[in-house]
Amino acid sequence: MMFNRWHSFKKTHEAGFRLLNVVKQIDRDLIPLSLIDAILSTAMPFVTLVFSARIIDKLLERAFTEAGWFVVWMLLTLLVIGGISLFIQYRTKLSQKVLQTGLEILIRKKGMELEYDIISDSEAIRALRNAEEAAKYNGGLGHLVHTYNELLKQVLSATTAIVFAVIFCLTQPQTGGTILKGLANPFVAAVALLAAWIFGLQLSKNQSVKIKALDDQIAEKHYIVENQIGYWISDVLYDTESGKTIRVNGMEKMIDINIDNFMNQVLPLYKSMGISSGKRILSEGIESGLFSIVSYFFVLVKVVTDAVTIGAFTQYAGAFLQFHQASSKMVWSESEVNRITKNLVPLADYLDRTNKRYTGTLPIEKRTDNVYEIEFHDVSFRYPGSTTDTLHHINAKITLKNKLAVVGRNGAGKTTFIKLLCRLYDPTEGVITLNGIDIRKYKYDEYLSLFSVVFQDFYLFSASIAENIAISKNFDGDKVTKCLKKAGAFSFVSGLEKGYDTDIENGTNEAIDLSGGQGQKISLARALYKEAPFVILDEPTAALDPISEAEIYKRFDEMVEDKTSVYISHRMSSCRFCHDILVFENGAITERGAHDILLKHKGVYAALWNAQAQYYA
Ligand SMILES: Nc1ncnc2c1ncn2[C@@H]1O[C@H](COP(=O)(O)OP(=O)(O)OP(=O)(O)O)[C@@H](O)[C@H]1O
Repeated sequence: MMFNRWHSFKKTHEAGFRLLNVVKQIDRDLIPLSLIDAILSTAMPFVTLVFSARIIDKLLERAFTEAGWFVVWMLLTLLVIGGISLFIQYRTKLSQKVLQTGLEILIRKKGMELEYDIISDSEAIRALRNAEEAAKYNGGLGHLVHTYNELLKQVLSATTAIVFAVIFCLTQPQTGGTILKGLANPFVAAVALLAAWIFGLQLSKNQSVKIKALDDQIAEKHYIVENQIGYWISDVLYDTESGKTIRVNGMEKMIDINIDNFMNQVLPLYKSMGISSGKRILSEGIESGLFSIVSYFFVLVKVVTDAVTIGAFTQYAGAFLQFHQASSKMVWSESEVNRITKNLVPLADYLDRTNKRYTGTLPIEKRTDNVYEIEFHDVSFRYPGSTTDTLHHINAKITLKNKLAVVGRNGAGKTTFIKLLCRLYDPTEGVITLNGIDIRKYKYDEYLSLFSVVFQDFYLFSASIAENIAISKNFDGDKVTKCLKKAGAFSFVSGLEKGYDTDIENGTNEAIDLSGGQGQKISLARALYKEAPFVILDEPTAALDPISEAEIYKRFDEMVEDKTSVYISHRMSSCRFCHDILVFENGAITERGAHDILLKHKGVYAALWNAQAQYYA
């Protein structure tokens, strides 16, 4: 039992300290300031108690001048401590407010550093999202710092009060009869106070355990419900894309029902939250009353038996009160730290995740002649969590300056092949080499710099067209124009009032919302701007009208120049301008060669070609 409690205590604070470490990364000063605040705040009531005792004693002795000086010293000390403490509290409150934003930035930055397969692990992302939601519900890291600050104040306060209690218990009665003297005996007072404290603690602990369990349930339900409401209210209702689907399908009723449903779950939770806090206040009151009666009784006995002065009455009674308040709050703060850490620990887990694959150290040889060759050697691949391989024994060389087309039916594995090429994933079996060396041995960033990629689901950011192309605030305007021309986007961009400085979808009135085809052309220009030796185009013309598509085909040679290109498309006509064609079928390469040869072969390629050829006729 004792061991279990120790184990859970250790686990809670190990997690708590990991989270405080995250706080340190966001704001280095917050924890030291909270420490100073805890020490100063603890000192204040004890300073008052000690000075008050001296003042009362001096007043009783009618030594008014000395009493006056004690008052002056007390006020000065309180003024200095209080002033510093107020300043620190103001500063820590401000920091606690920005912690949430700091945390969100830290999480997003981590997301960018982590390997693609880690951030696309749906389990990890779900845990992270729940933790983020829990963080919002609990007040986040700011609340953790605050609770630790409270806990430290309570530990310091209780420890100081124990010192007072020991001194109090050790005082010896000077007068009184046998019973009074017996009651004022150091041992009797110590045992009675300890017994009252333990009894009270037990009483409040039982309440705390019940309330904590209730609070846990509420917290858990609350953030799950918040998450769901967040989905319907923000993700669905605020999204212009889903707005179309909602209207066309008349989904308003379904959304209303979902929102009502969630509200019905949330409101009873708030009610039970109110009841649980009420119970807590009541139990604390009973406990405090009990302990106060016992401690006042014994302090009175000590005063009556002349063990302590009358002035010391306030000092010791006050110290016991401090002890009692601190120890009962400590139970609460401890369980609160436990609750917060449990909810927030997935955040620390996520931030502690390290890359396992991006560990290569070899630099990429810089070559002006672009002599880079990539080869797949018996590569098989299975997606994490999947039970079957998506790619089977792929052997393929991507030769220098080759224009390679990759074709195949939906789900044949073409995009997966590109993902492996760009190291978004690593092969489950086999190796991929660059100029004969396993690509895992190269520095990841340098390896990636070899590729310009346009994925089917291209993404444009809320920034100007030029910044989207250069992926930088600093861009070469002439080069942007050249790439826009090559990608067939120049005419529409130059027609805009602000040209390539026009902002894309950033929520302001001046931003423009591009059509799918216009966006695709901008993403093509982006790939060209990078000037990497490999140009990978995954369905780059899917959103283009037939004329724009024909333009791209016509200028394909000019676009990719002397680079090596890999072109994935369902438009079979695009294979005509590629030297070499790879045909994927069920995750394997079943055919490879030039257009004419593959047509004669009468295999999958010929079938795909013929299926479209009838529309060209
Ligand atoms: N992240 C993933 N986890 C598990 N399976 C996946 C994942 N991504 C893709 N797949 C599966 O891998 C297979 C190959 O998909 P891939 O996207 O490579 O095909 P594709 O040939 O590019 O198809 P399309 O022509 O439709 O774009 C599909 O069965 C797909 O469902």
